Amino acid sequence: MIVEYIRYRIAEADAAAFEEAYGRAARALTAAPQCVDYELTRCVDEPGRYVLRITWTSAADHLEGFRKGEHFPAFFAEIRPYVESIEEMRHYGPTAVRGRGGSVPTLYEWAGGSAAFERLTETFYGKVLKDDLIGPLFAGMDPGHPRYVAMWLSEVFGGPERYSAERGGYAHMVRQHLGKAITEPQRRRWVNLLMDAADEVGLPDDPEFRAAFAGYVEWGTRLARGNSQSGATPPLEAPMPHWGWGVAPPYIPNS
Ligand code: HEM
Repeated sequence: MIVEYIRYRIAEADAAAFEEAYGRAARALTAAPQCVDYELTRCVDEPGRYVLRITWTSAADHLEGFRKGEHFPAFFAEIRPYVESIEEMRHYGPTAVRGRGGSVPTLYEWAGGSAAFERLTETFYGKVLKDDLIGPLFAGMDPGHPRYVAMWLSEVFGGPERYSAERGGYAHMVRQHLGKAITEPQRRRWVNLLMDAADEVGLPDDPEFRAAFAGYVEWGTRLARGNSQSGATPPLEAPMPHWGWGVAPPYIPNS
């Protein structure tokens, strides 16, 4: 692989048109089999400077494959007006100096974001509705329920705070369980079906993710069961829970 850096200096008045042109040109990069990935960044300290980074499968694939290939004409048509503004355009190869920083992805990111939780809850509630033990509890379920629970899980695992903003947050969720008199066998069935769904939709199955995921599910379902008993008065103004990796963050090899 080889990285091409193209440095531009663009007048403030042309910046918006430049970004739009690259937005269109990028479709050709997305389609090109020689392109691994690309990113256009704008200098924060000097907004007139831009750097486009394109990773190619090789320099030859870029120069021979892409430049002489079917996608180049559409790409070049968009960026032609900015060729004069290029300050540097070169290929760079890797050196031995490379590594990862210490940042740890959230469980939400690791799982695959909102789309992954939506796939999970769609499959899960499909199973729930057919289940003899807990299906009846959900007989009058709001059709949006799988999506709302995906929003809830996304937020708990470090994703966007959409359940709080759009669905009434913690208090609304707790109220939904009041009086449902969930039994232990029902709680356990809920857990089992969720884990089956996690396997079915391909949530990450590394030990660290599944341990953290199962930890939250145990905690949450036990609270839901407790809150659902007759006479329970759970606090409604408690904060939204946020779940992390706990003692076992993911192992990310440094390569
Ligand atoms: C980690 C555990 C759990 C989570 C995260 C969770 C999440 C939620 C959320 C977010 C809602 C409200 C959705 C909305 O905004 O309308 C809800 C409602 C509900 N939950 Fe749970 N829940 C859990 C455990 C359980 C268990 C163990 C049961 C029963 C076995 C259960 C039964 C219900 C029912 C029946 C509703 C009302 C559904 C409807 O009629 O629309 N929940 N849950």
